[in-house]
Amino acid sequence: MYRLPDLKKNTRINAIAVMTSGGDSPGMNPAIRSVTRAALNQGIRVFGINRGYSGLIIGDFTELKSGDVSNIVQRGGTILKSDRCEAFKDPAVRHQAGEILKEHHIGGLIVIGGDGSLTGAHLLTHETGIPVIGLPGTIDNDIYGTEDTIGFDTALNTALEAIDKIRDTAISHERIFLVEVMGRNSGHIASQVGVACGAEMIIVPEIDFKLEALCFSLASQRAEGHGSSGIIVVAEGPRPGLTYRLANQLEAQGEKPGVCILGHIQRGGRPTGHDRVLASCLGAASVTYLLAGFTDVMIGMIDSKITATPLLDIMEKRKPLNPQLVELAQLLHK
Ligand SMILES: Nc1ncnc2c1ncn2[C@@H]1O[C@H](COP(=O)(O)OP(=O)(O)OP(=O)(O)O)[C@@H](O)[C@H]1O
Ligand SMILES: O=P(O)(O)OC[C@H]1O[C@](O)(CO)[C@@H](O)[C@@H]1O
Ligand SMILES: [Mg+2]
Repeated sequence: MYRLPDLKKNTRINAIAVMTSGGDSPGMNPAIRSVTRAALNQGIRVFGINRGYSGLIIGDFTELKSGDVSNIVQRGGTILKSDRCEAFKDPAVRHQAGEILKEHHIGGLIVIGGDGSLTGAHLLTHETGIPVIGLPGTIDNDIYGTEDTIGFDTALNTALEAIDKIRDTAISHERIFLVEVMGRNSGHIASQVGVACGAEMIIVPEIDFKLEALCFSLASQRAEGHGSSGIIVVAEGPRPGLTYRLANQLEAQGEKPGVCILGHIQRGGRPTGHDRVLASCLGAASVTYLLAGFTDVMIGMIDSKITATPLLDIMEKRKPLNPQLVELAQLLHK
């Protein structure tokens, strides 16, 4: 049961802005819809900022009415577009962004994005005094202060759909496949995808991995008559090319692995029901918190309860990976 916050309005905000930033994630649209309609229902004007911080620093705003967010709850991507904006790392540029928001009489900003976007959000409110609330929108699920990020569940299911198909080929041809999933420096996608697809092994940046162990595991699998097909889920990790390097090393050991890099397929598509509900709850809650006078926090969900975590914590604390999932996958495939 999701419980929404019961906070009283405590500000005189008349207009807010909302933007999406970083990699797009399925569920950003339901979040935009929820923010927009929750604010409009309270008589607050809403401005959509196009293309994340790139749009903010040039004042690329569009006023959103209720009809502008109709029929988007089921759509992947983001109607506001997204971007990575290097210039926003410059304090002078953030000062300019603050001035633009003030010129437009924006009383608060809601930033939907990943850890990088929320870092920018913290610096913006800290340096300019504009109230800012963050929402966790990224497929990577690498954000402290929320169990799931908006988009993670859809990415997980998209990856699974693809891997289930790859497994058909792996079984038919008795081959090992290395399947690379996204996640940047974290293995949250890989660990959950790995358990859910019945992977023979999961390789994540958080846990040391030895090629010899992988070769040994493949050899003993064969010796035990478990067949010679299998799926190894590899988190992309911080250095590009890991999966191909592993494949080359395995080939040198006499294996003939197939490689599949799932790539951006994981970022698109209709958000799952879980992501739509999460985005809708967090979107509405972010407006409640903003109007109640909160700033510099991210609204997340832990144990089905809405939480507000200081953005500074989001920047400084790393969400731990559950190593038991990686061990469980290895235990269950035997
Ligand atoms: N240290 C920082 N200072 C100011 N702004 C930042 C900082 N880090 C990131 N940003 C802003 O946030 C944008 C998005 O950051 P980043 O590319 O890390 O993606 P993200 O928000 O973590 O999302 P995802 O990981 O899902 O792609 C950056 O392009 C930049 O505009
Ligand atoms: O689409 P881009 O800019 O290459 O970014 C890819 C990165 O973005 C993400 O999809 C989301 O953060 C990561 O998993 C991946 O490393
Ligand atoms: Mg990120």
